[in-house]
Amino acid sequence: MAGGRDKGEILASQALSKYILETNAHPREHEHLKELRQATVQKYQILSIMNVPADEGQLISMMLKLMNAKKTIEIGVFTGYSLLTTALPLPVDGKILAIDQDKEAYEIGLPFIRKAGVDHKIDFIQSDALSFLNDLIADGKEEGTFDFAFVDAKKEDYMKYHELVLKLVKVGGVIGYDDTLWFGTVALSEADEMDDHQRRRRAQFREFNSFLAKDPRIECCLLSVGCGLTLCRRLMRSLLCIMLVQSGRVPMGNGPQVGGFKDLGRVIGLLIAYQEFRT
Ligand SMILES: C[S@@+](CC[C@H](N)C(=O)[O-])C[C@H]1O[C@@H](n2cnc3c(N)ncnc32)[C@H](O)[C@@H]1O
Repeated sequence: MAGGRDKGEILASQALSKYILETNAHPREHEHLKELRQATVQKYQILSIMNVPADEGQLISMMLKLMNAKKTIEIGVFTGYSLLTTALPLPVDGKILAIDQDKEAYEIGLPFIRKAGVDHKIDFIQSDALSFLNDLIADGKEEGTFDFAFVDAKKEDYMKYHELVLKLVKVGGVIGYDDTLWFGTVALSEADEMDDHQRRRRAQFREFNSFLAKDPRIECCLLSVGCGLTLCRRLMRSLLCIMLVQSGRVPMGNGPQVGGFKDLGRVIGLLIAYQEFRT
């Protein structure tokens, strides 16, 4: 079911998952999101699990409102559940750049996006995501201009998307990476039974999650909603600060932790890091 729990099964109890959806997410779901979800099921049956579930959508929607987000980019649209979820809370003059190589799937959701009266906020680009992002950055006009980026396209390319999208979101802006717990497989061991596809994805997401956890350019959290959602907030970091964090001379974290420094270089590093962690 699109927007249903089949996508993730992250929570150990299916009954609890069902309870969350039935008690809160589905009753509160916007009527056109519900229709889009149902149209996706009708057209794509099992593939409809590609959409984010309704509770993940609620989280994204609330976050966008709290951030006063106005300009966003979405990489991987499918029928547009997460796109409509994003378009609804943006202001009337909000803008979303939405990229997917598959226009046919987008057109399944488009009538519901139009009914919701938010299609004017969306600029859909049919393209391979990586080549489009590279061109966008080469153009130079859009760097550091997006409040939010939602990444849900080719899983093998997440690491490459990260480097590009980090340039596109503004300092303080947020990037959401979908599916980062990959059906819970990230917690399985090598010896556990999995098909080749799951094994490959498990390895990719384990590598990606470990990378993000150490990336000094962002503050991030990995949430067990849907199939896993990682939210990253871009920090203002100088090259010097990044080098100091990577060399272990200043601590990683969401705020400075003073202590244990021995030399002037470290004191200066801590002062720079302190200023930058506050951004
Ligand atoms: C999981 S679905 C996106 C679902 C959507 N975010 C939602 O929650 O409703 C992934 C989408 O990424 C698109 N995609 C996969 N690889 C891509 C690529 N290299 N470039 C552009 N789009 C790609 C697929 O066509 C598919 O529509």
